Amino acid sequence: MTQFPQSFPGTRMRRLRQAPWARSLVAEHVLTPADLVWAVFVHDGEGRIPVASLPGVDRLSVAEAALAAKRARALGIPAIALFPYIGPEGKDDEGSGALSPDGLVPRALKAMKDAAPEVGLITDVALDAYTSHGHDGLLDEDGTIPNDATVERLVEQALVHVGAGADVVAPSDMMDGRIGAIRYAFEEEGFTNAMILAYAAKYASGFYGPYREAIGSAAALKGDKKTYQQDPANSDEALREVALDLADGADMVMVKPGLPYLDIVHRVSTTFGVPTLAYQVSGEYAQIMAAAQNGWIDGDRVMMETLMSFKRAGAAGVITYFAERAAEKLG
Ligand SMILES: NCc1[nH]cc(CCC(=O)O)c1CC(=O)O
Ligand SMILES: [Mg+2]
Repeated sequence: MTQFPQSFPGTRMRRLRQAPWARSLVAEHVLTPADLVWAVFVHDGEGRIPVASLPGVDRLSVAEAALAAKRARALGIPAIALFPYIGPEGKDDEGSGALSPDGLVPRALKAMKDAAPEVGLITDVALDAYTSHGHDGLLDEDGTIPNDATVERLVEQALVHVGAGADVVAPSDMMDGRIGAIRYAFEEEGFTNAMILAYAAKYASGFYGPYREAIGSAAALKGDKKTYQQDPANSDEALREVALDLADGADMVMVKPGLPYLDIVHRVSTTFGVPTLAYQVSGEYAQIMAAAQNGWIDGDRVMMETLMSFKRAGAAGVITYFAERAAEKLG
């Protein structure tokens, strides 16, 4: 005897969607300002300088960065990730500006800590803003990026950052072994509470385009970063990268870019159960803003939808250029 399906009409999925109160009662995930890390560019001049390819994003002077820290505190944004714009005069082959204790980043860190000590400060550990060739490491004459010599530099850079007040260093360079080397140096130097957020799974991506304009490395970059950043074809490889960085002393891991790599965010967070952050990178922001400016999508709505998607995928937090705007809306 054939039977009618048992589920309908007993089960009508739409019942729970009929009113805002019901939808909010059964919502599986929430997004709050506490999920956001605000990505901020700093420059060594006065005032704010717009970044053309990132509408609504400015490079901030040190004084403006201090105000941004207060703004983050007021909005309930827990942390700011700092990225420096370094002009051609501040770059050299070895990226030596990255090691200067009174460089732009250390000065910004001090000003921001003074202004709002409650806000976590995260720094980018990599040489690309400071090298005349735009690579995250040193560059040998034959065109290779030497791993171990680069790691020595990164350790020094990380020590400069924590010495100036960084709470978290975030190595974004994808050299092998740098997490362990930095962790060892931190223990040796007494920075036992300094956190490391490893850009563990970072892909060689076209979505970094606007960022390279913002930090002034686009014109400088010679070649590409495919010998150190991951191939977008790979997923298992990300789990190996994460496992290594955790074993070496990372406190949190990052997946980058964000939205095109939500599968990686999900695999990493479910496999390891460690705080996994996603970076909604510059090209993702630019895509949304460009479409919104053309009136093709509702920018604020898509912003919120993408940020919620990261939570749904298992991210503990999202580094995003939308942080201030999203936190304002979340109120
Ligand atoms: N140290 C490199 C770094 N740190 C953050 C970003 C990109 C962030 C973005 O696109 O928003 C990059 C770019 C790169 O690897 O070339
Ligand atoms: Mg690695």
